[in-house]
Amino acid sequence: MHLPTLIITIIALNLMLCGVMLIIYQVRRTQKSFLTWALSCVIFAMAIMFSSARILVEDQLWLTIFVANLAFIFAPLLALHGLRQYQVQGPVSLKLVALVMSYSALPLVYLYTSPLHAHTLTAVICAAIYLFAAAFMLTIRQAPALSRNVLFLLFLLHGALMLGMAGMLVENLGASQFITVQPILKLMLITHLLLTTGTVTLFPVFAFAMSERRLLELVNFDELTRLLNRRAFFERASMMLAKNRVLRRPFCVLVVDLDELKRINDRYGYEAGDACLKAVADVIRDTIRDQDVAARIGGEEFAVALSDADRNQVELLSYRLCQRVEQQAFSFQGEPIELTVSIGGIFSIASRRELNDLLNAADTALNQAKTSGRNQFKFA
Ligand SMILES: Nc1nc2c(ncn2[C@@H]2O[C@H](COP(=O)(O)OP(=O)(O)OP(=O)(O)O)[C@@H](O)[C@H]2O)c(=O)[nH]1
Repeated sequence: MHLPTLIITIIALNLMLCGVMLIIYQVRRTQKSFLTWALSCVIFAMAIMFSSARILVEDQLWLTIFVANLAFIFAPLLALHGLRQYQVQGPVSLKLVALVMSYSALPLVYLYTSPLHAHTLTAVICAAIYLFAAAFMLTIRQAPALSRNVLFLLFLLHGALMLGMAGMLVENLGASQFITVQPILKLMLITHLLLTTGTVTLFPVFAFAMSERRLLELVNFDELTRLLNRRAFFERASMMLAKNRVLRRPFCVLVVDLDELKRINDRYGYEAGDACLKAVADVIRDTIRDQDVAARIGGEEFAVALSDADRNQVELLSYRLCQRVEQQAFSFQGEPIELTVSIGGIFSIASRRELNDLLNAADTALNQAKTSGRNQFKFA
């Protein structure tokens, strides 16, 4: 493609992307990142316009070199700031942006009459920003792996490209017509423009993938214990039950209840009670097998659905659960608290009983365990 046509296309694309970000921001007013990314697109388009204006206004170096280079640095900085805003989900300090901009502006003021030096400095600063952004992507642990890794690779590639560009510019510091002398530099410049536009295009995808994951967590998981919630338990355990029924495999449900939570709450406070529930959830998580499904289905009540386990295995697991909860040295704010659980369970092989029905039967067995003195398990 002819270079001027490509440049006009990239400017148009960035302005369109800015429009898309603004539309998303209209819908999601709480997400300031989209506004920041919109601004980043406009600044990038402006940077291209100003630097291309050199063909028309040769003597306006303060605009075509100084302002253009500052804008080339400002655009990726804003993009990175938007990513930080998205991750933190709240106000993010503009210190980093202000710092990089002021440290870039000072030398660029001296260098703007010497375009090659100014471009080299800009390329080095941009390389640092992209490499920093790549490292930053690795810290966003809660992001879905695919979109995070793609953005990481793009930033890394971009950082390497800018370093390569800086290297080539340094080699040409003596030449006056470097652009025409070095077609490879032109290619690098085009790749830079395309990479920037491509990366920003991915931001909304990345943002929505992260929101989707967060929403799924809220819908399926219990905030306090990080186990599944009641709704997700019914969904997954019902599927497990239906599959086991078809395959005529044993299916078992356990209801695990923390003993005397009311007394703990009354004596040590509600926060201590919460910590006890978390401790029991951790024991459950560490004791069950990978294929089992555990959830917090009520205030102090947990449920475990076990697939393909015989009665001996389930009794051993129930015994271990009681033993591990009782034997863990649990304390809250230095105060030791004795914890025990009672367990009710029921087996089912190829029976037509629904999950709710099985849970009710397990609950009846749990009541027997409670009335028989707690810290034990009973089966229906
Ligand atoms: N800390 C805390 N307490 C909770 C939570 N959900 C329910 N509870 C409390 O759990 C207590 C349950 O009381 P009960 O049903 O009498 O049961 P219990 O005191 O555990 O006694 P048993 O089950 O008979 O051993 C109530 O005091 C609830 O307020 C929670 O999320 N956190």
